[in-house]
Amino acid sequence: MTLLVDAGNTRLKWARLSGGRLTGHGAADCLEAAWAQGLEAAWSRIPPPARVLGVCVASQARRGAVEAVARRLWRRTVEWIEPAGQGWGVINAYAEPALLGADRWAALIGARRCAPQGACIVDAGTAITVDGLDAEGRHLGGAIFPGRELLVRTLSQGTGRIEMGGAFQAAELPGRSTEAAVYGGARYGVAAAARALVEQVCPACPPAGARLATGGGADWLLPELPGAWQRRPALVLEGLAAVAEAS
Ligand SMILES: Nc1ncnc2c1ncn2[C@@H]1O[C@H](COP(=O)(O)OP(=O)(O)O)[C@@H](O)[C@H]1O
Ligand SMILES: CC(C)(COP(=O)(O)O)[C@@H](O)C(=O)NCCC(=O)O
Ligand SMILES: [K+]
Repeated sequence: MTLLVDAGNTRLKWARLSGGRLTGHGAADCLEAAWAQGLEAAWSRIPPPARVLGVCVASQARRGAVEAVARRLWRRTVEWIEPAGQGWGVINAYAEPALLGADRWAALIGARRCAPQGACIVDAGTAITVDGLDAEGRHLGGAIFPGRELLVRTLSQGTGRIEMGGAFQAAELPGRSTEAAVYGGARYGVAAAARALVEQVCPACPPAGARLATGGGADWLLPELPGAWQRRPALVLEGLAAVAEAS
């Protein structure tokens, strides 16, 4: 069994790969202080994997904490996948391929496998990313925009008079309090921005291409986007599964 890990900036997701199937999906909220202890407790209940394969776009400290858990529990080294110029049927659009987010790279590999006709991919995570992929596996490039929660944190940290804490709240506009104005602004602003990104990137994708949506924010974002989207909650892990099976 191979343990696949997607370490994002908000949550760490994992699943077990055996016999070509993904099972035992789990997630840890890395914004919580004791997330690493929680991860160790969750991972201590799964059978020891032969390999641990992952992508990480979070800090070096978080990457190190994941490595420490795998080492302590199973004496395993985590194999972190980094984007290359090309691989697993995908050609990276970046002039400096290593600078593409490793989670975006894995999602493109996952999309290549489930949508050989090409795809437009939305990942609604900490950031919202939109990427295009053509029928030859060429990555067409993409867009990056702050997600809802990140936008609220940014407003809170970058201003003197806005203090926001706690979970994101649904709010209507016009808002009659700072909280309502900020939550409503983030909700409608991010939705409008995501629509604009999709409208820019999708026309560059093959007309018959799939529209694939992933990320923890997909449930709220999808109804805001034009067109019919296929939910692939584990698209990054699907890409990692393709890598694991081929190496
Ligand atoms: N239980 C949860 N904990 C944290 N975020 C959640 C949860 N459920 C949904 N979300 C949403 O998912 C987003 C994180 O999605 P995810 O794809 O895991 O991001 P990342 O890969 O950047 O860590 C959050 O910004 C939030 O909108
Ligand atoms: C764009 C991202 C911040 C998305 O991260 P996430 O929301 O999944 O935590 C991440 O893929 C990243 O740091 N990318 C590097 C920059 C780039 O892709 O060009
Ligand atoms: K992500």
